[in-house]
Amino acid sequence: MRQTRKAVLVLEDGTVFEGKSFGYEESVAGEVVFNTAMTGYPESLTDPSYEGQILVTTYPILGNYGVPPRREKNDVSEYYESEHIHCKAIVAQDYSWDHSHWQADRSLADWLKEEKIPGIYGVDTRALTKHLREHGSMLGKILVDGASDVPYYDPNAENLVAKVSCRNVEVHGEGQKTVVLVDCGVKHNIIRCLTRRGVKVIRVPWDYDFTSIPYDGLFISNGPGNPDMVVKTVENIKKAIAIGRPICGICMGNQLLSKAAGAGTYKLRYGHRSHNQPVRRAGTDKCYITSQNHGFAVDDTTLPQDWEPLFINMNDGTNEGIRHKTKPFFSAQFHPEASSGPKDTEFLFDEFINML
Ligand SMILES: NC(=O)CC[C@H](N)C(=O)O
Repeated sequence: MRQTRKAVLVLEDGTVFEGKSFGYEESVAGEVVFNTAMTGYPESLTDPSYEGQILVTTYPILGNYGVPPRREKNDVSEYYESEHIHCKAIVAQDYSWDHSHWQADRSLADWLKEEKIPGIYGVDTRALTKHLREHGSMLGKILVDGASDVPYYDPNAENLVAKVSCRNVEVHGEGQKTVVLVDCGVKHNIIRCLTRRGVKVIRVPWDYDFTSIPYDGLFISNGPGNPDMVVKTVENIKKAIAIGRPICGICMGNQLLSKAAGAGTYKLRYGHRSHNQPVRRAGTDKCYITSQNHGFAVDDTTLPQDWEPLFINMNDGTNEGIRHKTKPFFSAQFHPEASSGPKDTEFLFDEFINML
């Protein structure tokens, strides 16, 4: 028998789930959210949009394919979505102590310990997910036996984008056309998807006034937390709307473009985090299966007259993207860059590049 310390997940409503620790042995607090994808834990753990969150995975086994090596290719990580793990902790039904995959160079447990991130298994994640679905995402903490208690922590009360954005202007790739990428906590596959299409990407911090840079198109990345906190980016996007050159946004980018257009956002009860979210393209019968990770949504009813919904979620009817009726501005709430998840909507990068 493997020696593991007991650990519990305590929700802010007092519900307790008992389990065992397999990661770093420390107590942590954050917002508890669930993801129903079957694979992709290396990508999810390093996705900056999970900053401050305790990630519950409903697929019953975690760790069975280990972790790929940390390697860089063309200035971005080859297999990860950022430089380090962003989740506060990860919760699983079962942890596989044996892993096997041709790319794996260590176990998930080793990686979590290395990055000081707790992991807990032996939790009935389906019961936990049902609870979160009924009562909504809530704050929670993982208390590892022997480690001291911690207070609850609400990540949505602070500007997480400022925490995860790059500090300096960086250039990726080369090409005739220049895309300014506002880094709100960008997933590296967005950079890969852009540079692969032969454009020069100038990646700027979230609050950088990029209007001084001559650019052909503006890209607004994904990012963690509450879009209401990201006021400075919205101010700069308003200037870009007035400039009129093509704009595209993903996830937080959809929310910030909507805000710059004059629309509002709100918090969903438990968010969309999975690989199988169906979205319909407005005005068509075309439906796409998409990868998603968001807790907030754009309120369609607040979109001004010259804007319209571009995609609609087929499960709950919420907004999944917007576009300007006459100008080259559009965005998606889901992840066309996938990583992880289906790549069916990667063509949206082509639509953007063709506008430049
Ligand atoms: N992946 C993202 O960009 C998420 C956007 C925002 N933090 C949300 O949860 O809705």
